[in-house]
Amino acid sequence: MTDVVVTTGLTKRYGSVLALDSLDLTIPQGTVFGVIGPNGAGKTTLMRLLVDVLRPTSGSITVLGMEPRAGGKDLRGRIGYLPGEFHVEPGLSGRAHLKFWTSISPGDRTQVHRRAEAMAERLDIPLDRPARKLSKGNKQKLGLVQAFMHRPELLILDEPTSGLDPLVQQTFLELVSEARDGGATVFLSSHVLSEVEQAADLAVVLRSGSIVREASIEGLHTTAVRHLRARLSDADAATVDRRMADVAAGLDVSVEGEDVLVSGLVQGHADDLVKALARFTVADLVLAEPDLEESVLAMYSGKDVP
Ligand SMILES: Nc1ncnc2c1ncn2[C@@H]1O[C@H](COP(=O)(O)OP(=O)(O)OP(=O)(O)O)[C@@H](O)[C@H]1O
Repeated sequence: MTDVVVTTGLTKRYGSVLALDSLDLTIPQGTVFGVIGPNGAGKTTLMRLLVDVLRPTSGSITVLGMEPRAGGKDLRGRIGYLPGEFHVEPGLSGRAHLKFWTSISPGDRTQVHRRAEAMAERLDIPLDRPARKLSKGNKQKLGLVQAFMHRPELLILDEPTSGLDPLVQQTFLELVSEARDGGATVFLSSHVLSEVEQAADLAVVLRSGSIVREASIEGLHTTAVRHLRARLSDADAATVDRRMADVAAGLDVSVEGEDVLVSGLVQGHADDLVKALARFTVADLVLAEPDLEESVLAMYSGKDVP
């Protein structure tokens, strides 16, 4: 499988602000690749560098086998880019926007235009209103049409579902799947974890310009945290405390009536934990589904989950 995006030691400074810190990133062809990160993590900067809106301070970038600064119009035509702040011309209608984007599209323009109109209908965009009268969501939908309409090989989508209602978000997920099924690679950013979780095959977590985690969505689940709550009978708290400390740090052990309660957050596979608990009589056990949100929040903040 070829890689559609490769960055090596990619660094971007804005004066004294280090927005990206020597980033090594590889996006394989045909994947939906998500970047998750809090505000200011460097997601927008990364995307702008890939489409040559910004130039790196140091390091290298290859997009579809070319350097963005050398790729010019040809490379731009192979990419669909939805910027975080999508600009529309206030006085132009949606229909006029579609016409204009078609006129600068590569490929068969009749087909591109037909696809754009079909997408606008599917997304229910009022095409005859001037853009200044469109809601934020409808402007964002126009942005999606603009990114997808020429069937690019690579889609770079910065916070694509911002302002979209849940129904349209669902349509967006379908569009992403269809693009991938057609062979495209999709790179999307979000600070909403569930969105990346639903759309992406692979994801990186970005914090302060560095990748703190790179994994398949499934992999993120494996290392995600779970809430443990166990009630042990015929046990003595000091022994439980000692035994549990071998398998998970930071658990809370307390006495309630005749029983010992063990509770707290645990990370990773459950096997060691369950075997440690099984040394006692387990009256009750709750090991809640991995909570990816909490896991990723811990990564954002730089705190380790016990
Ligand atoms: N033009 C600029 N001049 C100075 N600093 C900037 C500029 N653009 C971004 N930054 C800084 O670079 C860092 C990364 O910003 P960036 O917009 O890439 O993050 P982000 O992950 O996209 O955040 P958000 O989710 O808020 O859009 C932040 O500290 C930001 O303040």
